[in-house]
Amino acid sequence: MKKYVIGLDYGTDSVRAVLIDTENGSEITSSVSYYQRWKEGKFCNPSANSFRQHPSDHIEGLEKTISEVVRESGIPAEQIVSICIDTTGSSPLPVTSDGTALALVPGFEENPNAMMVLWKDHTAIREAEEINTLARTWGGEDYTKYEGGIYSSEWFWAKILHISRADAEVKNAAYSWMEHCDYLTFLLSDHKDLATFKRSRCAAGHKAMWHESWGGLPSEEFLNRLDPSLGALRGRLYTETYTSDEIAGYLNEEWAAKTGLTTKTIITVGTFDAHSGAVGAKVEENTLIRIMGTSTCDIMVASQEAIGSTTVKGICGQVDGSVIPGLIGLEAGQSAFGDVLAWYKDILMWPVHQVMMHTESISEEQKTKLAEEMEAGLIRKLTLEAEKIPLSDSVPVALDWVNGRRTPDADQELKAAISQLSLGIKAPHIFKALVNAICFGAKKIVDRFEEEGVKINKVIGIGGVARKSPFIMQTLANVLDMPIVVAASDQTPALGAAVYAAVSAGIYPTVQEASMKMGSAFEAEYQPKAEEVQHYRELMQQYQKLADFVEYNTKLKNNRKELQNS
Ligand SMILES: Nc1ncnc2c1ncn2[C@@H]1O[C@H](COP(=O)(O)OP(=O)(O)O)[C@@H](O)[C@H]1O
Ligand SMILES: O=C(CO)[C@@H](O)[C@@H](O)COP(=O)(O)O
Repeated sequence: MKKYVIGLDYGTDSVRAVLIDTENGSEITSSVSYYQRWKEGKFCNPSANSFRQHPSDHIEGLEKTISEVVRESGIPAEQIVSICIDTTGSSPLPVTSDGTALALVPGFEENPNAMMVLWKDHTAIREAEEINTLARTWGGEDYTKYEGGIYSSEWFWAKILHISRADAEVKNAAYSWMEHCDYLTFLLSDHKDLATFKRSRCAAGHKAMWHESWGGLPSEEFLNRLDPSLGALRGRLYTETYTSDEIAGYLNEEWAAKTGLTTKTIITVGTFDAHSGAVGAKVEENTLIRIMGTSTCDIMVASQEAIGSTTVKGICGQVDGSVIPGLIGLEAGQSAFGDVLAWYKDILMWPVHQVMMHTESISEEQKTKLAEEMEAGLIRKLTLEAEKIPLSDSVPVALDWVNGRRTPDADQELKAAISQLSLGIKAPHIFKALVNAICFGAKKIVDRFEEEGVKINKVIGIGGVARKSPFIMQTLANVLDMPIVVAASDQTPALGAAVYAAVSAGIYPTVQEASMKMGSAFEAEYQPKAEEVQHYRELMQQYQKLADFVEYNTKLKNNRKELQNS
């Protein structure tokens, strides 16, 4: 009997499900669902960097996408043997003692603090700083050791601490907190005991400072010093964590009925999108997988022997089994990548929305059509024009930190900058400067891995930008001075989740073997152009000078603020 699996990938704006043939990884059907409330901008405050998502958006998407891929495939339910879910992270949400999302409890339906705190929410900068200071000074274990030495406001404890302080009602009503990937896996599973439910090693290790060497999560004493509510929460979280080749449970009756599947379907331990993306792109040692979309995640795997006792500084952690069981998974990334270009597009679209939309000489229908066409074609046109700018033309120097800096050395307070503007600079010059900036940000990550002894022989690009922009990929190959191949699959993270599902179902003995058989093919290769590599090396020095200047001044400003407050 042929066997099939389902991989689900919860991204920033939408969830997609793919139904995959386990023999060769081919996609039988797929389905996408956009988060409705999120699309309407509900529960967010971008100017305060507050990004929350209502769990109903995710639950509606879960039912729609799974039932659609099952129905449209026509494959009998008994042959669909396993499901695995990946999500963004760290994206935690408060839950009640039976694992219900707090935002589904009467009285909390409209409260953003009771919702899922999306990875890119930066409301917890102060709390992250507090965690860093305590970890370095309290005299006990430095729990940030395997998190690159710096805890980020994008992560689990900082977010919970922030919300617990900002909203006493949520603090008191929340029995526990779950990462998004664990919550959704729990929702599907028949295993309904929160205390023993198998939590993701990937999420716990990279974002919650879980490490075997200190007995799991940070000690109660450490957490109590941050806030007694965190100390109390520790005992209501978990002690063990599990890799995504393990079974978390079986599909429960409610969700079997909703999706058209059977209660024999395995529910695999959940994981993060970037890590499953790496598996979907056939990750192996000394290969850097770059998931290039809104943000980037840079994923590598290394054996314990190769890593030795090194703790790679300034990255988002090194975790045993977070990508492939038995290997150390390393994660780095940029808080904004495609988002830098999306930001610039929004700036350019301002007069369209604010001026053109209010002129009376054009009909409403024409206005909407024009705005939609511009919105859809702007980045493409800017790319075409930026490509034509000769290397000898001077372009501005820009930084990529519009959403802070994730790595190397997390600092979400940093802001971007553009320098060397003159009257001759046109929109495509600035676009080109921003493309250079995101590629230089990537080079800083590659350099950090190599400085710390993690050798990179190969770069694989996956995600929207890797597939949509040959211009960015060629610039990146020139900046890194390395060839880059691009995975052909549109749904590499979902495919990676399907790989995990196939292993938990016993179809393959290891994630490595399944990844090589089921992982994506490659569609394009970008070679560095020798004559351009030197040019980008020189530009990179200007990027570095601007980066040093901005970082120095940000620190100076913060020190002054601290002095004034003390
Ligand atoms: N032609 C393009 N060139 C460069 N960037 C693009 C292009 N089209 C879209 N983008 C960027 O891709 C990002 C979305 O990437 P995608 O991988 O589709 O989404 P996500 O990161 O949410 O999974 C957006 O930030 C957008 O600015
Ligand atoms: O940070 C992680 C994983 O650790 C990602 O979930 C986060 O960057 C979001 O990724 P996307 O931009 O949705 O691809």
